[in-house]
Amino acid sequence: HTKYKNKLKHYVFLFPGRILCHLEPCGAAEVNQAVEAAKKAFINWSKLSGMERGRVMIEAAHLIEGKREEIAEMEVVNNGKSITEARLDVDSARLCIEYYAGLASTLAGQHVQLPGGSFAYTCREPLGVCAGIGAWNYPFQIAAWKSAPALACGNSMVFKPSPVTPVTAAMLAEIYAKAGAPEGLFNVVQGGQETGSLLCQHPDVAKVSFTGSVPTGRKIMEMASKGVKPVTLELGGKSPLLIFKDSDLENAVKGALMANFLSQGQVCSNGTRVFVQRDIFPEFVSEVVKRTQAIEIGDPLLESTRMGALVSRSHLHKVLGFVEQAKKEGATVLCGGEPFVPSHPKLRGGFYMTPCVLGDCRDEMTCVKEEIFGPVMSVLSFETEEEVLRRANDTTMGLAAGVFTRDVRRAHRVVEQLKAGSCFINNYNITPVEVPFGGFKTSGIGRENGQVTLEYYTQLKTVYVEMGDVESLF
Ligand SMILES: NC(=O)c1ccc[n+]([C@@H]2O[C@H](COP(=O)([O-])OP(=O)(O)OC[C@H]3O[C@@H](n4cnc5c(N)ncnc54)[C@H](O)[C@@H]3O)[C@@H](O)[C@H]2O)c1
Ligand SMILES: C[N+](C)(C)CCCC=O
Repeated sequence: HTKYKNKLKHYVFLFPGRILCHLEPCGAAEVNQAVEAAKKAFINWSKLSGMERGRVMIEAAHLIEGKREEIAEMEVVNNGKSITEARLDVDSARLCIEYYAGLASTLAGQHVQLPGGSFAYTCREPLGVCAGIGAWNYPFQIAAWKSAPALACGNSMVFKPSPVTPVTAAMLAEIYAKAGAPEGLFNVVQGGQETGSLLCQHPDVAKVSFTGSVPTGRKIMEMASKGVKPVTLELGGKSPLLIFKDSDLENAVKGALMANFLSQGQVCSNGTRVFVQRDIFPEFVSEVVKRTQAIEIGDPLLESTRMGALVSRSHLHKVLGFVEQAKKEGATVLCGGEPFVPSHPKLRGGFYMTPCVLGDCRDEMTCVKEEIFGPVMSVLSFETEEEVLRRANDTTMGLAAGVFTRDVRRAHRVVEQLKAGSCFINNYNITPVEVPFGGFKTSGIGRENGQVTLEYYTQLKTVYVEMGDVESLF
């Protein structure tokens, strides 16, 4: 704690209910300083070959591997999630850096033959200083998912983590520096919305990649539009999971739990509207409730713990408020939805709750319409494929969607009609770094991960080459 206290100064955050460190929000002077450092680093970094940039990134990935446990433990303290999940987040961050290290040398353009021996070629050039702004649910992973493609393409980055979870992005900065990245290539500024706004509006920031809520995403886009800057927006969701009667029930139940309870339910892509075909509804619900009640809650640093603490007191109250609202609107709490006080005295101030399954839900209820961002699953029954597709798509958001069925033709037919950017067949919340991730509708613009993201961190230059004489009309 002392180490980070000295480094990061005065911003306050809590775990479990205690102050961990104080950090000072960065103002205009610090943001300018970070952007200036990134501008300097960009000059040489952008001139390196992809292979050379890839080498530094591979070294960063090795360092992450060596510090896996240290980073994961710090992420637990930072965020409250279980150590088991934090390790997987660190692995995803490392794999992402490794993956883009490999892709760095594949950046290439096209050669276009034209009449008279003339030709044109295209090349992908980096954008410059990119700003990354992160949410608090996957702090280390988000910093890696943004920085890896940005750096691979020859950009530099100023990253602002959420003020609620400021620590592990700073660890990533230390790792890049140790791996041989030039000074200022990846900078971390601390603070909340004011610091974020300063970054978005900075004239020397060429692009903003944002992960967070839909309302903040709108503001980010508005600010970026003033400078005509491209944005990547990874926003919220209220995703549907469709379970047909011919599903493998065991897998469908496991899928529903994976779709709702990772990271204490604080996952953008969560499939929180679980539509179950009427014939298997009672059996499915009884199994889901039984397994939800068996989820071990408590000290997130223990190996046996499967659910840690929510991120803050105010967020816990917000999530419990959604459960209360659901009850008022006629939903039945089938399990959970209560504050949870672990037996160990050191955890008493933590922000724990029991994971919740809501029954008797209707499509118009708040719990079915709004993103709760906590461990609350709403189960709904349906009769026909046509009906469930209409209801599943009846949302302004479109981040993810899932379908469980043994009928391969139904699976593809259904997915084809789902209005969501990231779809899963017979699983849920699986996000390999090789695969693009992102949303339709208000859930966002652009993608993270996969080859396509190279396009979001570069701009295309076209060069026409005349091999004859100029034929002037004048
Ligand atoms: N699609 C995805 O990949 C993805 C991933 C994780 C989280 N999320 C979404 O994030 C939300 C939860 O995260 P959150 O509460 O941290 O979101 P948030 O929108 O409140 O904040 C996100 C980040 O934006 C910063 N910010 C806030 N106002 C700003 C402003 N006016 N200008 C610039 N920066 C500003 C915050 O300090 C924070 O760093 C959920 O809606 C969740 O679905 C989406
Ligand atoms: C790795 N998960 C669990 C799919 C999370 C992706 C990032 C969204 O919050």
